[in-house]
Amino acid sequence: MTVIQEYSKLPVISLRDHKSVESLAQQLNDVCTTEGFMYVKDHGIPQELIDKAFAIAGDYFANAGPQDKVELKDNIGYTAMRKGLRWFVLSLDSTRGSGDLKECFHLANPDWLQLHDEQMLLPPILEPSRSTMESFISQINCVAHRLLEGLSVSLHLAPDYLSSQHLGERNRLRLLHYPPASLPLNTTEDSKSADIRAGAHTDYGSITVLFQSSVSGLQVRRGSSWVDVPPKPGCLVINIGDALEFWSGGAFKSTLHRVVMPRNLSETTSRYSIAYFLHPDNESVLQPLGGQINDLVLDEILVRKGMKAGVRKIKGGEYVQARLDATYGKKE
Ligand SMILES: O=C(O)CCC(=O)C(=O)O
Ligand SMILES: [Fe+2]
Repeated sequence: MTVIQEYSKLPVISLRDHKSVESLAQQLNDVCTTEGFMYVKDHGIPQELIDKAFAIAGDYFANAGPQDKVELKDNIGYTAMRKGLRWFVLSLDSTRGSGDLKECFHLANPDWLQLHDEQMLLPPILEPSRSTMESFISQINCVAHRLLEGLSVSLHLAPDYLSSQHLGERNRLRLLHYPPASLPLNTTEDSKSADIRAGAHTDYGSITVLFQSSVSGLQVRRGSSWVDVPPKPGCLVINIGDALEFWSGGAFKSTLHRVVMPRNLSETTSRYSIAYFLHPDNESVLQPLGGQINDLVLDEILVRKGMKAGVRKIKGGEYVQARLDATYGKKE
């Protein structure tokens, strides 16, 4: 039986404490080779901007009309809850996201689009919030690139190595809404762990930057336990994704996480979160870096993620697509 820890012992990294990239690299290395998940404080993104982004997301999910709830292009736009699939999918494989009790809206990365003289596509309801969302994403990019510098150095690479492979064409900002849910009638351990707002999964990209509003529910896997990661004032949650796990030769861990159903009255309201997925660029080349490559470890990771054993070099775009195909089934 799995044990649920009621408190979080996730490491907290301050971006202000580090006077040199080497000292940041050391701390990131300690966390990413073990937990793969951390809180980050003193990140420099103004709380006022974060609050505005949550207000925009709240307004979107409350008031979007049919013209706003559309898929625009390349996974940008609205994804509805798939109620009909829920029990079917859960009973098969809880690592598949399509049965989750959540709805999402994905935005592109304006920094990348500006480099190519393009504008972010938005539905009518989000158009008045364009400049706020653009500056929010740009600020997240700054934090993400600071972390990439530290991660590059911790892999004994030049500080800009990873940044130069993450100009951000595939990055997505995901606004998430988990609708209100009642407390389960049957609160046995089994039903609690099966009944999820977001099924256990790992993220596909390099790093994920997560903002949580006030409602808890996020948990990360540690051994055979689930550890709560409640919202912490002033902190972001950062985790390593599958692409960087592969790229680091398995040194950095892409850890399972999930969002559980309400366990107390305060968790029964809508839950909002915002995740920014930093993906390797399409043409970047993922080739296990760092110390010695352990073929057994790498193949075990690849197979566990639904990919072919033996892959040692793959383009960023192909990697992310292969993970999507392994999770949601290949599109014919
Ligand atoms: O909503 C959360 O706190 C986590 C969301 C998440 O893990 C994801 O969208 O990949
Ligand atoms: Fe995730």
